[in-house]
Parts: sequence; structure tokens; C-alpha cells
Amino acid sequence: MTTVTTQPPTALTIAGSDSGGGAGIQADLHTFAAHAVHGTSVVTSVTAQNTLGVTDVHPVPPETVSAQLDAVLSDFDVRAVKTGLLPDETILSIVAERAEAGDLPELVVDPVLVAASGDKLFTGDFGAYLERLSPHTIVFTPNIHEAQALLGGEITGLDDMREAARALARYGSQAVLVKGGHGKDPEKATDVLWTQGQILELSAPRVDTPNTHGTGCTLASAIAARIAHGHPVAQAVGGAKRYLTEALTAAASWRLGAGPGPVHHHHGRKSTVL
Ligand SMILES: Nc1ncnc2c1ncn2[C@@H]1O[C@H](COP(=O)(O)OP(=O)(O)OP(=O)(O)O)[C@@H](O)[C@H]1O
Ligand SMILES: Cc1ncc(COP(=O)(O)O)c(N)n1
Repeated sequence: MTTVTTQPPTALTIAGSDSGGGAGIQADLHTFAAHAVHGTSVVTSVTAQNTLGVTDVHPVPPETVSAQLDAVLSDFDVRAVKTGLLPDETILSIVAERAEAGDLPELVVDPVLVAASGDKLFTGDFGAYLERLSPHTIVFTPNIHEAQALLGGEITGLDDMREAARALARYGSQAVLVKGGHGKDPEKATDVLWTQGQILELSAPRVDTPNTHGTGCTLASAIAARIAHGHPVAQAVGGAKRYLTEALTAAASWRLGAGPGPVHHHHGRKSTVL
């Protein structure tokens, strides 16, 4: 029997390693694979963490971050890029310089500032995200807390999320998705997307699960994967949210650690060992 396989598009994640496997590079590569995308990676930081929290963050030396970027960008036809944990302003600057040079196509930026466990993951001035990266970004994906930290003020409901999306879009990103995973609605998880001057609301049933570790990483990678396949932004974001809701639902009964565990990135796919 001959198996015909189509060559996958390549995407790049520039993010941190999560030793617990639920967020960061590990979540991103799972998500790329689940979307039939070849995943390449630039590791910015090595974290020691599990489902209970982060115990150590070790930034990768700047020259090693640059060398990884050179290695990937000189050889692969990268169709979309996603950033996650950038531990400090030095590493953010390296990424921003590549973006300014036009080397990072279709850049999805997830501003990872503080882990869901409360641990601080970015040590610099938050403004660097807006000033340096936003102008080169296709989709900027802060959660409610990150949008508050970036803009100041408080976000208490959908009106504030809409206003925050508009305010963040002024920094130049082509689209802004303010994520409502930490919102108060017990029935729905609603995100607000600003794109092409319009506000769209994306709602999904709120999944009753303890396993929400890495949802932000997974969503941003799924958006990048879909863009790598050629989907326009609004379609990529809508499809990514559906993929994530299914991944949350499929892992709701998992207990892979004592705290919030990962989602099921490969839901819907038969395992080769079963
Ligand atoms: N229990 C849930 N049920 C359905 N969707 C959810 C749930 N929790 C989060 N989401 C969705 O997951 C995505 C990520 O949102 P969230 O606001 O949690 O981002 P985040 O805080 O960056 O993620 P992370 O938890 O990885 O830090 C959004 O689309 C949000 O609506
Ligand atoms: C390496 C790395 N990248 C990103 C996150 C954010 O994910 P979460 O907010 O779910 O902790 C994380 N915890 N670790």
C-alpha cells in the first residue's frame, strides 16, 4: 500500500520550555502537529515547572537564541511564527529586531507576563511588547490580566474587553484578541477580537475542567498553524477556538498532576499504540 502524504507548511514557535509538558514549546509543538504543520522552535528560556507552579526560570543566552533563529530562518520556508515566553527585554529585543527586518512572517504574539500559577515570567518593562512587537504582529493575544497590565485600569466585563482590544490595536497589531478565559461568566468563555476596525465576539461553552494549563499557548499556536495553512485571521481565530474547546473537553477527566493539567492536543486522532 502506498501512503501519499502532503508536505506540511512550516511554523516557528519562539517560547519557553515547560518541563511539565502542558504549556510553552511543548504545547506549541503538539498543537502544530495536530494541525499538520511542521513545527520548528527557538527556546528562549528553560523553566522548571509542573502543574503546581514554576520553581525556576533560566533564560537561554541571547547568542543562543540568535543562533537558533539563524538556523531555522536560513533553512526553512517559515509561513507563520508564534511567540510565547520571552523572559526579558534583551531576548524580546532580539525577536523585535528580526520582526523589524521582516524575517518573522505572520507573527502571532502571546504576551506571557505571569503564569496562571501567579509566577512572574517576564522581568522587563511591559511597554516593550507594545512599542517593539505590536507594529509587526498579525494577532496579539493577551488575556484579561495581561491586557490590564499592558494598559493599566481594570477589565471587569465585555465592554471593557472591547475597549481594551481597541486600545491595544492602536499600537499597530493587525488584529487583537482579548481572551476571556479568566472572565466571570460561568456558562461561556468569550473572547473579543478586533480586526479590520471591527469587533467580533467569539463565545464557547465554558468547559468544567481543572485542566486549563497552557490554554493560551495552545490557542496562539493553533492560530499560527491555521495562518500557516493560509486561513485569513478571523477564520484562523474562530477555528483555533473550536479546536481548543474540544481539547479542553477531551481532557476534562484527566488527572496528570496534582494541579491544573494540560489539554488534549490530539483529541479526535486515534493513537498509534492502541
Ligand atoms: N474552562 C474553559 N472553557 C472553555 N474555554 C476556556 C476555558 N478556560 C479558558 N478558555 C479559553 O481558552 C483560551 C485562553 O484563554 P485564557 O484567558 O485562559 O488565556 P491565558 O490566561 O493566556 O491562558 P493560560 O491559562 O494558558 O495562561 C480562550 O479562548 C478562553 O476563552
Ligand atoms: C514555558 C511557559 N510558557 C507559557 C506559560 C503560560 O501558561 P500558563 O499561563 O497556562 O501557566 C507557562 N506557564 N510556561
